Amino acid sequence: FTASPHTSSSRHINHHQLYNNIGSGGPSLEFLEKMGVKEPNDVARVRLSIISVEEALQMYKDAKTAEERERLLGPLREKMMEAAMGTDSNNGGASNGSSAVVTPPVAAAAAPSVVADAPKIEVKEVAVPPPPTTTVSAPIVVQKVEVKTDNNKPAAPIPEDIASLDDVTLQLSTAAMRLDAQTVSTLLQSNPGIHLDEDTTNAAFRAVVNAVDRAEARDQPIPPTVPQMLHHIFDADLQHLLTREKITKNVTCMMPQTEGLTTHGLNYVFDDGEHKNLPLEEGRKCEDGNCCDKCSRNIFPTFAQEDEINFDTYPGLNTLTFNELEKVSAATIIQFMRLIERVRRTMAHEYGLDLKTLLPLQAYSRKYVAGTTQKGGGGGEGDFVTLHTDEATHGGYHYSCVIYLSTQGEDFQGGDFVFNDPKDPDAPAEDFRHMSLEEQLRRTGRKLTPFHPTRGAAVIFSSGWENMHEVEKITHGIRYAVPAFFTTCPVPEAAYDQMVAGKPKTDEDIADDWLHLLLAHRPESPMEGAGRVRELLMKWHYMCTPLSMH
Ligand SMILES: O=C(O)CCC(=O)C(=O)O
Ligand SMILES: [Fe+2]
Repeated sequence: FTASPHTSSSRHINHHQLYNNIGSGGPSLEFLEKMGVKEPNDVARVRLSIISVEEALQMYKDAKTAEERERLLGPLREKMMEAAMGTDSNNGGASNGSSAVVTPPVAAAAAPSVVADAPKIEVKEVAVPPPPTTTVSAPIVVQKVEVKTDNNKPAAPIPEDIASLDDVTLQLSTAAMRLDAQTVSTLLQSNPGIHLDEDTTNAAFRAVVNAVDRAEARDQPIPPTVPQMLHHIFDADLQHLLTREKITKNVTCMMPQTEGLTTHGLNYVFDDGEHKNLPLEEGRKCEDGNCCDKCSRNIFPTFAQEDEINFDTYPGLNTLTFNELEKVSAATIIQFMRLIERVRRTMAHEYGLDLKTLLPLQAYSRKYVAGTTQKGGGGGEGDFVTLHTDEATHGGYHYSCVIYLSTQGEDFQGGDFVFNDPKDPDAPAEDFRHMSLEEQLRRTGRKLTPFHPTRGAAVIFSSGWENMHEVEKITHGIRYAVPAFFTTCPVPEAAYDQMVAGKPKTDEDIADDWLHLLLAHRPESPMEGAGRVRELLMKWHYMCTPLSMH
């Protein structure tokens, strides 16, 4: 980007790799014929790539019943995706006849260094609506459509072939699959309440990443459509999460006894062994914050889908810290933001908080390695985390989350996340005698509730003394997790006044914050980095929501 001359090309990820999990497999026509399938039905035909996107679209439009349309929608999307990715077997693959060499559209959108290396594919010219960045095909005929947007700006026209689809939902998914960010954004802005299913949301997300990569390749600012689309994606993400499994346990909020603090002094903060003996009383401490008086533990077995935390698609997701973003791809950074924003919205929903009152104070990827000792404080490697309370670690931590990027039993052994509570006096005694003395001390008088981490799962809980927890020793392998801590302490207004650019006032300002605080890839000193991260966290809500919510 203009503000940040690239000093390294390593951030430019190979977009073939980035998107290589997308597209459809499915049996070939020959295979079906061998299996005795003479006349594949319409759905199979669309899926099988034996027809062009146009034909598939026509078939969808011609469908007589809603059910038929419904059945055709999935394969049609795949087909469009193939076309957009340049993997459509009608376009690519071995062909004879007149052919043109084009760079696959997605790679063309990446930085020049990547384009130069990108493998060229032979493409037979067929009548297929061009994916957005292909250079050879006929231009899309543009039809002027009057669309009102939120902020009364003239909306960009919608290409005719998409506008001709009678169903806005289909228009949207079509545009998203084609990575046509402009049309996606226009449709979203003009249909604010539209439901985005998971496939369309993910396609829209890829369109966002593509738009950011293109802006960078062209040294242009990030277009305001990028955050606008992200805001819709964040809304949709929460709606999708709310339909998935959640295991909740409500617990009584606890805080250190005011009396107890003097007898125990501040020792409990520093003496890990004493932590569980700290006298507590009911209620929330939440100093200077606006916590609610509900405390709980929530487990989301599928907080993120597998392909959202794929380290090939999002290189560096498992080692990301906001302080070192220079060499991290835009895809990874935005995906990380997306996950943390999903946590923030989930917490606001769970605890009935006004979204603007909840901000992240810390979020980073943490690596645990069997057989290592933690270096330094906080996020250094190590093979366990001692019993602690997040709010005792930092008074500003009011709500906590851990997203897991590794699976116990596959990627590592041991490493349970354990809630550690006083034992119920009526519970039967347990026999710990076969355990080490250390383990006996740990368990005596306590009730342990372990969670076995799996990729994509998350635990979300109030950060107070009701939720003391620890991470058991990782005995083998590497365990990646993303802890994130949120505060309800308001940011002093003066802090914004001191920023070079204060609170964003326009959609362009929001896009500029995304660029300068996250995506600029400029080299910076640790001091500069720390300042940027502070500003990022303070402006989080303003970046992740539309102006109407500020
Ligand atoms: O990695 C985990 O499971 C928990 C980490 C944790 O408790 C923390 O970072 O405060
Ligand atoms: Fe913790």
